[in-house]
Amino acid sequence: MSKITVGVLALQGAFYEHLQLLQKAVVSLREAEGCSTLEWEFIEVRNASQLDRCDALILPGGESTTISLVAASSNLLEPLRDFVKYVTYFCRGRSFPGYLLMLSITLRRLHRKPTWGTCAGLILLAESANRTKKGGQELIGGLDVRVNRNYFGRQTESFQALLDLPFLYSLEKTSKMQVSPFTGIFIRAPIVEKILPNKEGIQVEESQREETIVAPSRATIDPAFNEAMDNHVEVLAKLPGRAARLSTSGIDINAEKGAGDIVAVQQGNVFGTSFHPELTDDPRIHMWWLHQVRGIVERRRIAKTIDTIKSFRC
Ligand SMILES: NC(=O)CC[C@H](N)C(=O)O
Repeated sequence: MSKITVGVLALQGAFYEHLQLLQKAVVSLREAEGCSTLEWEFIEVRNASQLDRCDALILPGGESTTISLVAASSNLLEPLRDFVKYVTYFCRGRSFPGYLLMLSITLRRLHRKPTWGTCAGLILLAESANRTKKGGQELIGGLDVRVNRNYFGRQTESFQALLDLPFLYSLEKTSKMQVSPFTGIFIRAPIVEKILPNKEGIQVEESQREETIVAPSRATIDPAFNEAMDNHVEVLAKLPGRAARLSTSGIDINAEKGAGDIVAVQQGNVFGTSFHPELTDDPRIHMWWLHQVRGIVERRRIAKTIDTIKSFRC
């Protein structure tokens, strides 16, 4: 199989740390599963042509306002939205019985390539973000969630917490690794405050809220690609403990808050964590994600080949 290219958006923030941990994850995957390091290529992404080469992308932690401003001034916002949310158009040839070879242009809604955002990256991937000045920053979108920026307070209120990440249990099977809690590093971290309905167009109700910004454009939902366009946001991890903290300070808590704050979600091929795995030396989430990326890319390459063969068949 030809190489899989994974990009890390390198405009600001912890992109170097992601690249280091990706390398480490590949070594661990190779030891566990015998897959070759030659299969992967990791690149820094600063412009549209580098993005074009990527099969998958990481948006690192950092400062989401800065990342979005730099992306806008580098003309990268729309290419990023294309990459994460929708649509690649391509021509396919069609031959008809007889001699006529016609090229028909078929619009295919194929992409929504695998993308992972950590912390600021999660904010950028949200369809809605609050505690943000209108016009202050732009979102890429792709995850039907509302994030609360800086939910845990200022930089000085950053903290670490041991997280139980059930999605990593699959590593026990694929890589025969023992799954112990993961050290979540939260630095001015967001949380997922609300799972939003999946619908076409922008999140209109969100756009009417105070201090809330929404991503500007959304994919048309096409059931033909339901793997990529999965309309279901899955909660992958929660941070417990807040409920206990609040109850000891005499504050009433409701059942929803008591269940913990959402710190990892996935919707189709788009994945977000509000903490920073890239600031640890633990490659397990990178391993898990690369494993998913490999599956998606392999399936798509096979589907594309079959499609090409079919379209040229008499
Ligand atoms: N560590 C981080 O990535 C912080 C993100 C920050 N809350 C923001 O708005 O961008």
